[in-house]
Amino acid sequence: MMEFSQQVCCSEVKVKVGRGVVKEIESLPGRKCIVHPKSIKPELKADLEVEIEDGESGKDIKNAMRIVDELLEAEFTRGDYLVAIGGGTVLDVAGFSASIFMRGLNLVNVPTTLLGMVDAGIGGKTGVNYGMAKNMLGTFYQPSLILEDISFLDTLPEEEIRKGMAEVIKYGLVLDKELYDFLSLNYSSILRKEQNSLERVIHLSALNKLKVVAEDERETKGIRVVLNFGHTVGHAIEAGSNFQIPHGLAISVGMVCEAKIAEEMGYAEEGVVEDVIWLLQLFNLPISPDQLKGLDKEQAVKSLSKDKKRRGEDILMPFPTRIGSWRGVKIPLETLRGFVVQCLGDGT
Ligand SMILES: NC(=O)c1ccc[n+]([C@@H]2O[C@H](COP(=O)([O-])OP(=O)(O)OC[C@H]3O[C@@H](n4cnc5c(N)ncnc54)[C@H](O)[C@@H]3O)[C@@H](O)[C@H]2O)c1
Ligand SMILES: O=C(O)C(=O)C[C@@H](O)[C@H](O)[C@H](O)COP(=O)(O)O
Ligand SMILES: [Zn+2]
Repeated sequence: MMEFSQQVCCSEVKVKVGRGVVKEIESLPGRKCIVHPKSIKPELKADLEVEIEDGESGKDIKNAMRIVDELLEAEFTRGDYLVAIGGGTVLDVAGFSASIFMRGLNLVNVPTTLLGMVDAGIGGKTGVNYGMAKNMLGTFYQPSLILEDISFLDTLPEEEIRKGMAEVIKYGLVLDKELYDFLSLNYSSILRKEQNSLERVIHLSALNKLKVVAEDERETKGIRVVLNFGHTVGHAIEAGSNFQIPHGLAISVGMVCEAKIAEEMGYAEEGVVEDVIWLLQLFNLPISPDQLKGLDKEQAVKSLSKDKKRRGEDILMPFPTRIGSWRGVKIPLETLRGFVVQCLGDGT
């Protein structure tokens, strides 16, 4: 078992990685409400259990309010715990409920997908989709404990491992060249779910993400935006498919598009796009919108203006400069639109 912690503003975030760490829930003080999807039945004692729909359609304000209602009904207090167990969608909606109930009760995240373990469970962004846009309602609210229990991955299909790897590749491309190299050399053992490789991937991802979050928890200093690389186009792709295209696949294509824009605008060194494509392909991830089913490109382009990095007519884009490095560039939304039309229209 591996254990580390990070101070984020006013709270300490503890992370435990290993097989069986989910058992730690039993020693939490206070009452516990476990929120989980139907497919994951935790064999853990709890004072309250709330089963919610997972997937993108579960990231809905009605589900968030249902959790709140159950907490109210069971007379939970701020000293009690909400334990969110599930993939990224469950963690996002349950975290949102935890943050608004009495202005916040203790939150413990137990991700059960790789994407949840490397990204969604960490960093305190919570939210639900609203108005045909991703994560439109949400809060920044840190879990006090993140239990990364590798044993959940035993049942996770390879397809879901690959989606999670898209976020890991993101860290390698813009933050961590050593991680990029590690992924290039170890892709087959990762996809075979070898425990040491998975633990390394989860550990390095958590360290990379928490370091950024500690510097700019609320995305106000132009630092946390780096975690959004690939997401301007990725979220547009998700919206343009009525949220049928999964997040990991959408941001995979999004990273290729945004790297191309960075290269065309002269911010990225020549060759970066090939390096992005090469690593994504090793993990059998899509690199072109033509590999995604059910995308309405016009709808996708229309939704670009809902990106949370937009300020007035400009949008702050985190662009890769070379592998492992990045810079923030403010570009007019109109310019971005032109590039995205080209990228979604032409494939790669
Ligand atoms: N808050 C953040 O910082 C953050 C970061 C990245 C992504 N996200 C969000 O996370 C969501 C994507 O998360 P996701 O990819 O985990 O999707 P998900 O929650 O829909 O889970 C994917 C699938 O895996 C299944 N599943 C979950 N655990 C399983 C297990 N142990 N074994 C077998 N099947 C299992 C689920 O039932 C679902 O079908 C998106 O909504 C994205 O916006 C949030
Ligand atoms: O933690 C962050 O910051 C991220 O941007 C991580 C992303 O991978 C994640 O998909 C996040 O939910 C996107 O947030 P949004 O602010 O663009 O809605
Ligand atoms: Zn993401």
